[in-house]
Amino acid sequence: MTERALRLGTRRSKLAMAQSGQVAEAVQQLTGRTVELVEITTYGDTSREHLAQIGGTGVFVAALREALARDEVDFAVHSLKDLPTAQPDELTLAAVPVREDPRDIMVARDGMTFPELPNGARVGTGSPRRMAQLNAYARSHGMTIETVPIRGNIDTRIGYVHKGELDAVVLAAAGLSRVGKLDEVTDFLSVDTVLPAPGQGALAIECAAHNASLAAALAELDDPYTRAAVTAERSLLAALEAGCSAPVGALADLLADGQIVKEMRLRGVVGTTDGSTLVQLSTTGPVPETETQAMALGRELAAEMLAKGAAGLMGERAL
Ligand SMILES: NCc1[nH]cc(CCC(=O)O)c1CC(=O)O
Repeated sequence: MTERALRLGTRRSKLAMAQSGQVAEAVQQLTGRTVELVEITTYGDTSREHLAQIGGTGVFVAALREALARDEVDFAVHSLKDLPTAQPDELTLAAVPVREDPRDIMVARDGMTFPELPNGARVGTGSPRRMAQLNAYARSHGMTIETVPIRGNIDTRIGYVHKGELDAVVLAAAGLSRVGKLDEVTDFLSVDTVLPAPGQGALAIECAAHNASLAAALAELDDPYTRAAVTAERSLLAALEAGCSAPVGALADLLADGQIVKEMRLRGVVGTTDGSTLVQLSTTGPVPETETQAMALGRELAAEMLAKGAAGLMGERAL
C-alpha cells in the first residue's frame, strides 16, 4: 500500500511558490512520498491596504496556520521573518533550513549603488526598519533621500524602478534569489549599513504538533546554527516588545577562529523612521546549544538596548 501524498500549504505568490516548491522537492527526496502543493489565498495577498495598517506581515501566515489547524494541509513553509514571535502550542516549528543571504539589496536605476544615488532620490520601501537605517546612513553621509512607502510583490516593487516612478527600491536578497532575479540587484547593502529583519533569509517549516512522525521527518531539514541564530534574533524582537512591522533589525552570526567556531554574535538596531536616532548594539556569547540559551542571548541584548532608550523609538506605528 502506498501512503497518500503530503499536502504542502502555500500562498500563490511567485516567491511563496518558489520556496514551497524547493522545500517540496527536499521533503519528497527525504520521505519518498509525493508532495502536492495546496494553494491558499491570504488576506495579505488580496488587500490593497498598507501592511502596517492590516496588522503587519502576520496576515500572510495566519491563513496557512488556519489550514494546518483544520487539517486541510500537512505542513506549511513560511518566510521566517513573517512569523509572529509567539509560537502557538498546537503547531511545531519542525525545521529551519540553512539560511540564504540575509542582506537587503537595492535595485536602482542606471545600475547605481546606494551611495551613488543623487540628492533627492526617491527610495521605495514599506519597511520602517529599512527607512530608519537608510535615512540614518543618508544623514551621516550628507545625502538627502526621500523614502516612499510601497508594497506589492517583488515584480511590482522592481517595476517602480523600471517604469521610472522611483529611483530605487530595497528588497531582501533572499526573495530575489528564490525567484531567480538576483541579476536585478545594483547594490548588496552591507549589514553595517542596513541590518536585516530578524529571521530574514530563513524559512520556517511548520506542521501540527500532534503529527510527531511528520515533524521528525521534517526535522532532517533543520540547520541547528540557523535555528539558533534566528531564535536569538526573534527573542530580541520579542523582548523589545516590538511587532513585526517595528523598526527593528537583528542578525546573529558565528564568529570563527580559522575553522573553529568560537562564539555567536548578535547585532541589533532600532530607530526612528527618519533616521535621526538609532540605537545599535551587539553582544557575543557561547554558541547556543539549546533554545533557552539562544533566547537568553536575545533577551540580554534587548535589555542593553532598552537601557539605551530603545523603547522610546518604537512608539511609531507609522510606515
Ligand atoms: N516582507 C515580505 C517578505 N517576506 C519574506 C521576504 C523574502 C525574504 C526572506 O525570506 O527573508 C519578503 C520580501 C522582502 O522583504 O523583500
